[in-house]
Amino acid sequence: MKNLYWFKEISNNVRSGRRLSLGEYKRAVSWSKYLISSGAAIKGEAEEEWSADLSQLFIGSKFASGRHSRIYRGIYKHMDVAIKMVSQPEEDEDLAVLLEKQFTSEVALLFRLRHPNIITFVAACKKPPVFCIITEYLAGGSLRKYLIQEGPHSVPHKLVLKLALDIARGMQYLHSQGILHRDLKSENLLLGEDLCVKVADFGISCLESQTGSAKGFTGTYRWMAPEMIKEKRHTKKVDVYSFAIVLWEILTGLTPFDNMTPEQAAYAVTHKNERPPLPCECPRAFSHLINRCWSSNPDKRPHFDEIVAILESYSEELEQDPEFLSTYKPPPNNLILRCLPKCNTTANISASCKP
Ligand SMILES: Nc1ncnc2c1ncn2[C@@H]1O[C@H](COP(=O)(O)OP(=O)(O)OP(=O)(O)O)[C@@H](O)[C@H]1O
Repeated sequence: MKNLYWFKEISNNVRSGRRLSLGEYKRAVSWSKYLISSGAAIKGEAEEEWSADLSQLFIGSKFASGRHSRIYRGIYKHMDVAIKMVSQPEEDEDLAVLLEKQFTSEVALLFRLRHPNIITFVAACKKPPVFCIITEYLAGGSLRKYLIQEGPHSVPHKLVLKLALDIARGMQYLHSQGILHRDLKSENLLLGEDLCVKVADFGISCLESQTGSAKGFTGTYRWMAPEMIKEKRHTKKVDVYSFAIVLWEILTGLTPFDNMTPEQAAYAVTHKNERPPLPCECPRAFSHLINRCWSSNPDKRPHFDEIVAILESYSEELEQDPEFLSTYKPPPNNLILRCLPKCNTTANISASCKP
């Protein structure tokens, strides 16, 4: 509480331009000292460009945590921000190396991304043992939290479509930049104003050119494509599989495979080709898309260009006909295949591949 009070005070002062009292100043300085402590910065390619000016950073209360991080609210250069502090475990050297690698890669990727459906990177600080990433603060929290609040089967279909389109557009952009997310799940999707979804948490993302086998991965089994669980070579299509699971989550408000442990879910997906059950009342337009996206053969899964085009056409149709999602009839497979080679751009797909 004290921390929150201090944070509010500081943020008001920063906004109004009032000078800090001695007590406030000492606390703010002590945070900066902590961040600047022990060890010189490790120089990266564009470090000057992304390196945070710590004199402009005010850290408030902790509001969330990840497996190896704590997330604080803060103010940076008059902006509401979230500060992800990644702690370096002293007792586990391998984990420390892995976390540092993830941090460096997350910053390098986030730094080059700019899209309304991708979390906006602000700055970062890499001064061992403290690593932090500063991003815009998204007041709506995670999509997971939202779905739990709303309860099972309660998101209206029009909203399902809007949320799905936001995610698909963010992922289309990410893939157009040659980046695989590899940990797409409702917990890593954050909600901004007007329930705008933004893709976040690029800790295990990588460039398409750098994907090897998925050996040693710490992604989440319930959302993970079978080829990734099997530690095989993988492509952008692993994100398409995870997108199908997220779409299923939005439609049902449930956790995938919640009657199984993550390991049992991984076994069921890879050895029995199981998927979470689609409810009978699931509109065909969604079930058809989900079934394509979580196909066990990655080549049969559509690209995000096509997914965005399909969802955009659903939106248009829904405007004309409120029953569209349920009365929808999937096009014959050969129609999709014939149409695809012509679809170089999203605009083309929208125009020519209406399902
Ligand atoms: N910019 C932000 N605005 C609002 N909430 C955020 C923001 N960043 C993170 N969070 C919250 O913190 C949680 C954890 O963040 P994030 O997934 O980035 O951490 P992580 O250490 O990578 O977690 P994990 O390793 O467990 O996936 C998110 O699910 C979300 O609830």
